[in-house]
Amino acid sequence: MKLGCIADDFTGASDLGNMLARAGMPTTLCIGVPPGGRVPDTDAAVLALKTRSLPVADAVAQSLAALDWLRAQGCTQIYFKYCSTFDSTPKGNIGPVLDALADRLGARRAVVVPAFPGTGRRVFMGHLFVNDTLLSRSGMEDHPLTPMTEPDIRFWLGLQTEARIGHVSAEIVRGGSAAIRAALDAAEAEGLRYLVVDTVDDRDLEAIGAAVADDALVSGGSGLGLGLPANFAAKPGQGVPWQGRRGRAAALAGSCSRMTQQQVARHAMHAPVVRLDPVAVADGRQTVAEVVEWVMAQREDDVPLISSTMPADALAAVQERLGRARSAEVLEVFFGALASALVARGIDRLVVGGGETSGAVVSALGISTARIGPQIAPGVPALAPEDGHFVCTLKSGNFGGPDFFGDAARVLAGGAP
Ligand SMILES: Nc1ncnc2c1ncn2[C@@H]1O[C@H](COP(=O)(O)OP(=O)(O)OP(=O)(O)O)[C@@H](O)[C@H]1O
Ligand SMILES: O=C(O)[C@@H](O)C(=O)CO
Repeated sequence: MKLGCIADDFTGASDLGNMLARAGMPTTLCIGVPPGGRVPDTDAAVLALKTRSLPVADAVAQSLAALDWLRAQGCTQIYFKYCSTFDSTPKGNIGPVLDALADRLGARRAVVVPAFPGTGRRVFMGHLFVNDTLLSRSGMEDHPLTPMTEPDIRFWLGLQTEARIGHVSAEIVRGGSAAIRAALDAAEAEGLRYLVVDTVDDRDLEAIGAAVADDALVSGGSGLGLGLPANFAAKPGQGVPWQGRRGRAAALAGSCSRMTQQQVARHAMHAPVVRLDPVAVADGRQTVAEVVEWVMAQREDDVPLISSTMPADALAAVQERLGRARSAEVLEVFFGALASALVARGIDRLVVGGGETSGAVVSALGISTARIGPQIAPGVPALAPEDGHFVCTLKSGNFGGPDFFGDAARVLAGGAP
């Protein structure tokens, strides 16, 4: 194995797996460190952790365990994957995990490249934009767990680490990989450890990827995954074999992102939807058993959707009542139990929206590795768990087109992307 990736959430991991596989690098998605010493027979492995919102010490310990396993498999480069919207709090977990990985690897520098211009995430002058809006006005400022109220990545990362942070400007990036590498070398010589690299075009990702070919540690969103496979002699465009599964489908949406809100509203126009009330779930008035029966009572060709998605004002009211952490936990436990019950009842296709939510679902289902199938939407592949009798997809909150839930169910059944 050559490239070892540690992703801080599950949808992010499948996003990165999708990027690497499409760039021609055979890749396995592993849910945590594979049990029983099993080693995937691929050039890259993406270890999906659920560390984005854990206490710092737990996130660091899990990331280091993943690092040790990947190094034992012979990986020559480690890629710490976080969200393209840099989801974190002033305490972490991006800074502390980077520190721990860099220390253990003896890495004197690591690039910080959250951007993915093709999906509207750009970094310019060190500031992160979502489409034409600064991160802090993009809706991410209302995120239930990691509200992103600051767009300057240098500043935000600086709150999370003692290390010195530098910047590689768009002007240098335009000069190509040799110029970028020279800037990184110079910054490292000055004692700057983390280098936020401006990225305004997907071609920048290729140049940055080439510039960091010899770096032991790199970090970023999935976009950087465009630039790295070429360093490992990958051959793009080979396509991914996929048959899919027909049979019953169900969709679970636990993201409150603007995109998911739109997708849920669109799906509700033509498909059955149950809205979860977090307070009723917490009180036991809305139960997994009743939702399972509701799903099974729908027509077989429908894609019933169970959603906790709500707009920012309603979310704030729920968090006021239950507390931020408790409301999130109640829903994650619910979605995990629901997914297990649905699979036990023979659901063939499972569509999940939201990174934390996906983490809860995949953990509850006990999936350990998954084969990466065709892309449903940029950043969202179909997945075939190796030990399951179903297929699934894990969608980042902000990803997918307006009809994502229907599109996903179709591709999972073997239809055209
Ligand atoms: N109605 C709600 N009230 C309170 N918390 C909620 C509600 N709906 C969802 N949540 C919680 O908010 C969190 C949403 O995070 P999740 O990672 O699933 O979505 P996301 O952040 O939009 O997706 P991504 O991380 O992929 O961008 C989860 O912990 C979920 O349980
Ligand atoms: O980078 C992204 O935006 C996604 O892969 C993700 O991590 C969202 O959870």
